[in-house]
Amino acid sequence: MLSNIILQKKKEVENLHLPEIQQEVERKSLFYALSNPNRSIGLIAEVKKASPSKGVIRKDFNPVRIAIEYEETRADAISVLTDETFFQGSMEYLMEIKKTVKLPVLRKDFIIDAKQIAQSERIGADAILLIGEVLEPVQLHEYYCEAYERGMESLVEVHSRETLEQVCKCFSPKLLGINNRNLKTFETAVSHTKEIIQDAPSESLVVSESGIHFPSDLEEIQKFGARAALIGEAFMKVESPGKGIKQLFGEVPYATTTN
Ligand SMILES: O=P(O)(O)OC[C@@H](O)[C@@H](O)c1c[nH]c2ccccc12
Repeated sequence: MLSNIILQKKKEVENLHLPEIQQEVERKSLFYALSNPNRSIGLIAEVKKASPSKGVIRKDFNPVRIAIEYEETRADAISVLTDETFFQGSMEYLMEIKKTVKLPVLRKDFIIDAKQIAQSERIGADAILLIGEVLEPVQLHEYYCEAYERGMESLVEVHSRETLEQVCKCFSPKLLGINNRNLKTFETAVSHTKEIIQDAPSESLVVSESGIHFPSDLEEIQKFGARAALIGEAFMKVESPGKGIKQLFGEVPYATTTN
């Protein structure tokens, strides 16, 4: 699946035209937000309509409304899928959300070309995702620096210990995402975080990503040493995503909030 996505991305990048520079936006630091979280663990709440493994997750999808709810419910940052083909996301969503909320906004896409970094800057992203399984370490580090020069941070995502080892031979990312999804089977297990975090550089702030559905998952990843969680589906499935946050953090019981 990942190789299909990358093939499609290559086609898209060939036809990429940079959008006009938007009104200057004020960049927010994702690292700062996650270092000073509103709860005992940092939260990046994701705006996600669909995924290749689940299809459409949320039919009634109003991205700006969802982002406002996330902000009102004190998420620390917002992730916005901008990939159209596989996740039904859009750069427009990110632009609108960035104009509306004050939280740092992460652009969630498959970055394979420097043009996409310039594009991310122009649409107003505060941070971008760089995937260890997609980019060679040297290239990844180049993009990491390029993003930084353009005023954006990078969340460096890995799916395995092997990838983390390769990346760390090159540099230590400030923000390290450990994806709990197995790239081959598409299954998620928070135990991935436990396994991979052992090799994480001590200076990296670790974000546990994907498959976090219950308060017990949150407790576990925290116990493993993750300092933030990236969560989409669990919130998208609840009629009010803000209530989804409260449920997951045990601030309201599940029974009263499900429809
Ligand atoms: O919806 P979930 O299982 O809570 O996962 C969110 C996020 O981790 C996931 O969307 C994701 C992680 N890395 C990615 C890379 C590309 C697209 C999507 C992703």
